[in-house]
Amino acid sequence: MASPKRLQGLTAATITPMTPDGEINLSVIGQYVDYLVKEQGVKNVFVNGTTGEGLALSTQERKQLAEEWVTKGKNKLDHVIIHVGALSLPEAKELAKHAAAIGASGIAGIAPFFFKPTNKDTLVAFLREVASEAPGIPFYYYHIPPLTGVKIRVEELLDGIKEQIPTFQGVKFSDTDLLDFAQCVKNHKEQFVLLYGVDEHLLSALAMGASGAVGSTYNYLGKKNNLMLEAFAKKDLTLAQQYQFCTGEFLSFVFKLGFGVAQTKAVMTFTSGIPMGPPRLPLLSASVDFIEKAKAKMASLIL
Ligand SMILES: CC(=O)N[C@H](C=O)[C@@H](O)[C@H](O)[C@H](O)CO
Ligand SMILES: CC(=O)C(=O)O
Repeated sequence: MASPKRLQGLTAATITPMTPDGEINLSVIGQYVDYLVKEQGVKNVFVNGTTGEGLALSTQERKQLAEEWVTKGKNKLDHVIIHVGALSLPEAKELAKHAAAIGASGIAGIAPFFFKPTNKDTLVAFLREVASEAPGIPFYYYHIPPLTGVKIRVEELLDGIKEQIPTFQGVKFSDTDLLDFAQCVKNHKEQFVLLYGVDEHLLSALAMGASGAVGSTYNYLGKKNNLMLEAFAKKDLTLAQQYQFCTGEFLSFVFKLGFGVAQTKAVMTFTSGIPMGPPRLPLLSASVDFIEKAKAKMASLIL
């Protein structure tokens, strides 16, 4: 799946489908790929990340999911990025090696978040060991300080990183510090891809020069977000705002009800018709009340 094309546009952070009794459900991934491509116009995926409950899966499950996405995505998807981050360095390295061996188009990693790196050098040292297990494919840093608690600024991290990690290719930036994001764009736009990860703020990040976006909502709001990207590319800011406001209307509504990975699974199930199943503990399934309200809100969106 090694793809010569630079990653751009939308990337769906994939959900991990599960059976009602909580096992990973590989049997619907082929259908999932077709849905993303045909119904949402999304041809890149980010597997086993936050939305995919990657850190709640066993290493074996993560490998099986990675294989299934690469296999089913063949000749259909442009990029299959596998998130290999873990708390244990050997585990992250094993997953990185595996992703490269099965033909993934790239790997990504978060900072370990139990024992945390306290400065840039230790974070780079950790990431370098992971990336070096997959020397033939791009490595992306997954910056998500609200969940990892690792707040090392990306602007600082990127300075000189290519010398330390030759496969370094970009960042998935899931934070609202647009100053940090803008500095990354200013200093590295030619060299790295800067992918924004807070879907409800994407238009602001496009204004700062984002190369693309990775997020959970592109699973079911990919089409509208693609139209926003198109409007932005044509410099039609008014139309681009309308799309951001439209998807924001939905997200603002569900945030008030309580929204996370479990609810994302429910929304994707009713939007795509593909059963995503329950989340894994400690997450709990979305309530029937949530599903009914979210469904009605989704159906009411105009545009
Ligand atoms: C914390 C989290 O899951 N962030 C996702 C990606 O990083 C986003 O795609 C959000 O799910 C999305 O922006 C909705 O808040
Ligand atoms: C949103 C995202 O990229 C993730 O779920 O990892």
